[in-house]
Amino acid sequence: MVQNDDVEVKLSELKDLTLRAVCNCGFETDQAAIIAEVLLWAQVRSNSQGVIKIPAGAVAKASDAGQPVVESDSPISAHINGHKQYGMLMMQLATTHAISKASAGGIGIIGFYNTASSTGALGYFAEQIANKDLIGIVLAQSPEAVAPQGSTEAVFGTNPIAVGVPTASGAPLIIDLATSAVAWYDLVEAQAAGKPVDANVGYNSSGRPTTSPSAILEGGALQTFDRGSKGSALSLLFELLGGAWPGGAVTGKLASGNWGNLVVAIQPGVLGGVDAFKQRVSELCARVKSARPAPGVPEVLLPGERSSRLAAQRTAAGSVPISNRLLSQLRKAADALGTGQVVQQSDVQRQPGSELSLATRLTHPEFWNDDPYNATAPPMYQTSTFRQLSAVDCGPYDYTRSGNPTRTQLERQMAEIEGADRAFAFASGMAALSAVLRLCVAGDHVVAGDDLYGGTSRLLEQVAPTLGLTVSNVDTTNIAAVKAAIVPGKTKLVMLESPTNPRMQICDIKPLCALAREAGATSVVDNSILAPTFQQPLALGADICMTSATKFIGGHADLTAGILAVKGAALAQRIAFVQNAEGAFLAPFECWLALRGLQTMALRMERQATTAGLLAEFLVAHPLVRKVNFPGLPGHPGHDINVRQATSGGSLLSFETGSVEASRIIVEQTKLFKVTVSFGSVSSLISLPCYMSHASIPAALRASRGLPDDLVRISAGIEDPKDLLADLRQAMQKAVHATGENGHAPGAVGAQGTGPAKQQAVPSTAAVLAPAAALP
Ligand SMILES: N[C@@H](CCSC[C@H](N)C(=O)O)C(=O)O
Repeated sequence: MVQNDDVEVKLSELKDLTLRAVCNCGFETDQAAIIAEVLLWAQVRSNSQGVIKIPAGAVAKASDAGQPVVESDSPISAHINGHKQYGMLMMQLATTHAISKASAGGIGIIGFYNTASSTGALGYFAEQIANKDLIGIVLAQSPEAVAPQGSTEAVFGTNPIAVGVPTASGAPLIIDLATSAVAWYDLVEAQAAGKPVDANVGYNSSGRPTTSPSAILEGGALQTFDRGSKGSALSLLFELLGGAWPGGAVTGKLASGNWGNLVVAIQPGVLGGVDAFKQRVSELCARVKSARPAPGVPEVLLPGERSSRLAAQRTAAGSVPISNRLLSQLRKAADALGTGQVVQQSDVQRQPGSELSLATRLTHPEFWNDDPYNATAPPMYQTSTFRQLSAVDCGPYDYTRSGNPTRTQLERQMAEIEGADRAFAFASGMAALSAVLRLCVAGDHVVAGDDLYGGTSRLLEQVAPTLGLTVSNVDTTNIAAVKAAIVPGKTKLVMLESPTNPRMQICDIKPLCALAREAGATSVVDNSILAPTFQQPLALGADICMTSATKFIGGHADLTAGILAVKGAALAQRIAFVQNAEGAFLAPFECWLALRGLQTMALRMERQATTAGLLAEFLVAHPLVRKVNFPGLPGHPGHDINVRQATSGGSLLSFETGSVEASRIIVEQTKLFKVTVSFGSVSSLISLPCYMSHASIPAALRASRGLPDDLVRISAGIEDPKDLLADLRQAMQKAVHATGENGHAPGAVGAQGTGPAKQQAVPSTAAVLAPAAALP
């Protein structure tokens, strides 16, 4: 039936668009032909496994896909490691094998595992088997989506099963169903169309019934088709046969990327004659069709009959209805202008690394956007509550602490740019890190750096112990030191910064996160200094990336916010719980500011990084400067690692003069550099960390960690660099006049470095000014 938004499109055009769009997803033409056929088989039947999978990002070649390997083979079976090959291609391979084994030996059982992508409409494969006069049974495991009876938490996949049976009357009988109340892509379609689903279909993330597809998709759960014990039992059975048997993961399916699939083909002749069986099937079907219809029912239909009639009609007419929105997304995807994702939730595969660069994606965010007016800027939902659909159905949102559409937009965009499964917006960077600390329980141990932001240090020194946690601070530039600090079974969190704040040391993120993973600890990287523009810790193996959005994301010193980008559905669910339960979420207006800031982030950061390079070169050459900490300088000890894991040294730098007095004069005498904490603003900033951002670390601890009181930190802004250089030069000149070139009053003794040697460690001199008392 043609719905309001539907348009008729010629089948030939749809085929062409689908094929081109699938090719643009990274597949060879012959592979794309198979995938397009599977999608179109579903599309002409109005089956939800159709072309919507393209803009939803479920048609994607995994970057780590290898060749499938038959690990064991017998005349009647084959067990295949899919090596992350695309699901529909694997399913076709298994179907072909199953047919040939069953044709030769009566039965073919093909199981494959280690794939994590869509297998498409299973009926398509069951039909192929049945068309060869064989009985086909096809099962596919999928990530956690359906709650077992008595629970509201997703455990089972939607567990589709298709059975194809040959008949004497021509077309085979195809039974294709899922054990969930509705198929996953019915939810995706409903969400894209802004429509509710029926009541009793699913739960939101708090376990409350909802008719909102978004609420179910985002951390909620579907019910089984019967909402009862039989559906739950069948889900378990199909999960065991289709997933566990061929070697798929049974828990943590989404995170593991290992889903199992099963294809069985059986010659009916093994239990008597094929023709006699087909005859009996046709007789039974005829009997079903002739059963007395219930009042108001014009015709008793066999399973699959409605959809195969639709397919026949549409094929004869040469056209098919499709929603206007989906058609335009498909056209974009076919023209490789971007995939216009309908949704970006963890269970749907995203396009890996869209062809568009980050700067372009930031300016053209693919907002999840049901805005009826096509607003160019994201609408802001400045509301604390949402009217409920009914007293027992809160819909996608009920209370802004639990969720708000403006926050959803920000969190989705952050997840997309960080390559995360989900992202969460908090009221500040510290609120975000506190939520991470909540992943630990009393008795757990945390490993963190020994040069880290003052607020983080305070959290670990003064808050973590009240939660019963112990903390080891080690030099995270030293992999062996981190390894030695990890206590297997006890260390649950490894917290890194790279560059570190404020000494700009570089940690080798990849091996450090691997160490954490081996020890069963969660790794979190504070990426505030480079932000996703220059560094993406999740791609380096981190479990969580924290970015203080107060800095480069906001970019204008008018926003306080923190983002957690998280890998893995289970971890994301724990963070989602803490965000809601403890309430340190980011308010709508702040989310809106972050969304605005993101659009110009890449441009600002590129300019700021260039300027920081010029400032660093100037400082290295200045006689008053003893050491410059800037990873963009080739002489920086972590330069090579930074080049490997990031695309820039960023725009934050620090330097030592050896004299607190000289440093203070520099800071206070600049005119264009604002004396403030924080960084990443359009305006250049200058500070004395030991008296400002890091004053909460006790002086003795700072000294033991090698954080000198004379350290000056600069955040380069977007001003004309020549004005900034002139301003810094005049301020430094004043410091020279007041203290002499060695940073001390004439006659005082002080060491000086020159050139690249200044990028090496030099011990700090005693403070001339008394450091500020540590803030509580
Ligand atoms: N008084 C504040 C200091 C905030 S410092 C902010 C920023 N992360 C930076 O590094 O400059 C406090 O005590 O937290």
